[in-house]
Amino acid sequence: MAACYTLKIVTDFASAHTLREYPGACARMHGHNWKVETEVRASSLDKMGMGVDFKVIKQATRDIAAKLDHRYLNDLEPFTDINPTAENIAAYFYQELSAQLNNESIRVHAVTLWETERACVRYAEDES
Ligand SMILES: Nc1nc2c(c(=O)[nH]1)N=C([C@H](O)[C@H](O)COP(=O)(O)OP(=O)(O)OP(=O)(O)O)CN2
Ligand SMILES: [Zn+2]
Repeated sequence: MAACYTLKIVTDFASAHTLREYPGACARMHGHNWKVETEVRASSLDKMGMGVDFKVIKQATRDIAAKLDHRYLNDLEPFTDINPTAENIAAYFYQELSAQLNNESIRVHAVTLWETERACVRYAEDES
């Protein structure tokens, strides 16, 4: 069986959003303290015994979170056109992180976005 290490880091940000066409209070502007969990899979280790330094994953995730932090998400691409739901925000992190981090030995595996302490979305494209 091929080796597989799944690494996970957690970061957070705070921002406001409005869910367009939502049949309830979430159609009004409100805020969340979002928590982002980034999972990266590594198929091999470097000479230090790391799949990839946690610092690299943290920095990439924090850089994306910084663009959303203390902002009104509906004003920002791609959420001017698609609703800033937990699903769409998780997919946004996944795609941005994949473009930065994926290489021969590591791949972004999943992004979990916690909207509240009780509700989250996990987005992945390749579960194999
Ligand atoms: N599938 C999704 N459902 C909902 C989303 C979402 O992004 N994806 N978002 C919302 C709203 O943003 C809302 O702010 C969340 O509200 P809610 O889950 O009701 O959170 P509360 O903590 O206020 O609710 P409790 O019922 O007290 O748990 C809604 N749905
Ligand atoms: Zn909300």
